[in-house]
Amino acid sequence: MNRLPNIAKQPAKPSQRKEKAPPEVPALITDKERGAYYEKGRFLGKGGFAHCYELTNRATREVVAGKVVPKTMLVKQYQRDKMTQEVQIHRELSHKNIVKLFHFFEDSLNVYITLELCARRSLMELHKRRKAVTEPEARYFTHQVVEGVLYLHDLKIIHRDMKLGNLFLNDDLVVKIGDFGLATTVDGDERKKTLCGTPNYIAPEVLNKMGHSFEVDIWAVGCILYILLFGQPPFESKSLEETYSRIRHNNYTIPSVASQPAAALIRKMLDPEPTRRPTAKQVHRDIFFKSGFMPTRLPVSCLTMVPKFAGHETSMMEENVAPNGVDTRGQRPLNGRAGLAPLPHHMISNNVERERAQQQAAEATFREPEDAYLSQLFHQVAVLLEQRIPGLEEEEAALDGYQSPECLPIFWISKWVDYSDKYGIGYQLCDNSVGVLFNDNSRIMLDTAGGELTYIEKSNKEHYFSMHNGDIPQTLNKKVTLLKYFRSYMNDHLVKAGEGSEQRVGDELARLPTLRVWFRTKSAIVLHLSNGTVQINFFNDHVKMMMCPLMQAVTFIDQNKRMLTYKFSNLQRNGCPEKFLHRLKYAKTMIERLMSDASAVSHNPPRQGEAPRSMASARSASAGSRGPLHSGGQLPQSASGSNIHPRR
Ligand SMILES: Nc1ncnc2c1ncn2[C@@H]1O[C@H](COP(=O)(O)OP(=O)(O)OP(=O)(O)O)[C@@H](O)[C@H]1O
Repeated sequence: MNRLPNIAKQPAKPSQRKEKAPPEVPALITDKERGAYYEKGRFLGKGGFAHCYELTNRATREVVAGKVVPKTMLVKQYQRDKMTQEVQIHRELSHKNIVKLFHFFEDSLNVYITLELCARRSLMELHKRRKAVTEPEARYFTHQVVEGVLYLHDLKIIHRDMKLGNLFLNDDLVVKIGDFGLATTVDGDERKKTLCGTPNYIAPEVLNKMGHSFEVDIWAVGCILYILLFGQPPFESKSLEETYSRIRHNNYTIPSVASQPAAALIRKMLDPEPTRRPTAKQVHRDIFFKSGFMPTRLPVSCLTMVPKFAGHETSMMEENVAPNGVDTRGQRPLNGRAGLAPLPHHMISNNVERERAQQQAAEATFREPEDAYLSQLFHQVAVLLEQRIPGLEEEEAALDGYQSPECLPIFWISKWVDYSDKYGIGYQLCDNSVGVLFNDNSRIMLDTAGGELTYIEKSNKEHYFSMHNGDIPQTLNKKVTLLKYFRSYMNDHLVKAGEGSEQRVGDELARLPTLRVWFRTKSAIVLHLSNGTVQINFFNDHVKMMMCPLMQAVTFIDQNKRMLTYKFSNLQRNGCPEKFLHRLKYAKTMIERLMSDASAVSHNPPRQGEAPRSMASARSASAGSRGPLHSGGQLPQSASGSNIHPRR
């Protein structure tokens, strides 16, 4: 375990307000000119200037993103000019890969800009959760970015601040270029001399003040493709000075794992000589985008889990297949697709591509730490608790300014049923997919639409089946039946969830996070998902907490069902209400226990039919409770949870 810095504890003091006060925003915002009214909804995030909220048009019920800039932030002429310039360029644009700017208006307090809602945040959050993505995903995202840039450059507009955080994602994971704060238009061969503000992926000609033009966006796209493929920026270093020096000397290396077309395109875009860089049109036509599989659509799960791409017909080891007590001898071997599921034929052109995509996804999965980030999370929470954390009033902590809603987990457990007395624990994720962690430590998962089944052996080997093809092996029958039983139980007995929704293109690529380890204590159930999220549901007051080591953040769902998301660093800086602080202390102990339970399971796997230690401890903690699926489903209070349907 990592050693912690030895920082003396000091008593926490009530805080002075640390965050800039959020703008005063009326609950009903009026656009007088158009006679439109918007209801203020959930807080989406804040930038240097703006706070952003979901706004619902009262007449049409259309939901948009509303950027709110208080007039107090626009007192200086240059501030007003910047905003006018941004809006003037942005409002004229109309393209599927550009955030649509609808309207621009003001009231006595604020200036408002209504924008196309990008509810899945930006490629920055994807990067934090996933680090390097697979090449098909990088192709998918970059191709859309380039389509947007091509459109802008055709209109003689340079964006000048292309970065992951300005590449927004809508619910269908379509990329939308946003934030035109540094954008400018170009006349003929004009080379721009000045640039207010520092673009993130700054090109050498900007650093050297040599005059710049469209090529700076291509340079930035080169940086973006590099980060997507290799998980870090090409010129990153410990200091800004060193980074600038590396940019000036074109000092970067392309990891050997890169495919030849990917490496070649990056080299072309990161050419130190701007005139040698390809134009947006040339990038758009580059062989990289045709050299392998490019999905037409990606599932939401790829924001946190590496997708599955290609297929292999393999058989599963029989000893790992059967539910407890079922004799597998004499039954036909499983013909699941181990590792990666097949693609529809229209999506792949040959086996080599499929093999490459599969190989890459398998390697990415392999690189995930064996403990699914538990020790990282433990370290983060321990470091936080070692520091002096100022106190903060609960109501103040609920103010938007303290929140980081972009760190909200993509998945959490919304319902669970503990039937570990006999079979295991069943659970539903917030997207209505369902899973079971069986007592033999195998796992099964069915997606929201009920079409894609994943079976994970206790050795972690994954197999994928379609519920519609009739290819589910007999040896899995009992587990599939139990899964369906759990599913209908959760739908019938706990807060009603919608029926399975339509299967969408791209969903066949989804790999959902699964429950990895769990236990119950007298006061809470503790659940660890394979994507690193640790969730604790407290029984007495129904408060829930979800901690994410990759976003380094915690979300509390309080008694009023409010979702409150804090970065650990912000809790340390701004303070933490006592009510949450003592839960973080409890969480630290629970994470430690998850670590020891998980290692007990993996180092000393249970024999067939024997509960792993984590399960055994769960059972002893809930001693006396009967299995919830037992005799008609009479459910003891503590054995299930219909948890999370929060107000957001
Ligand atoms: N179209 C949108 N849909 C959903 N959320 C959005 C949208 N635009 C912005 N946001 C959210 O609002 C936050 C603030 O927006 P943005 O970063 O554009 O503000 P800003 O003050 O102009 O930023 P900057 O400091 O980068 O200039 C973003 O981090 C993002 O989480």
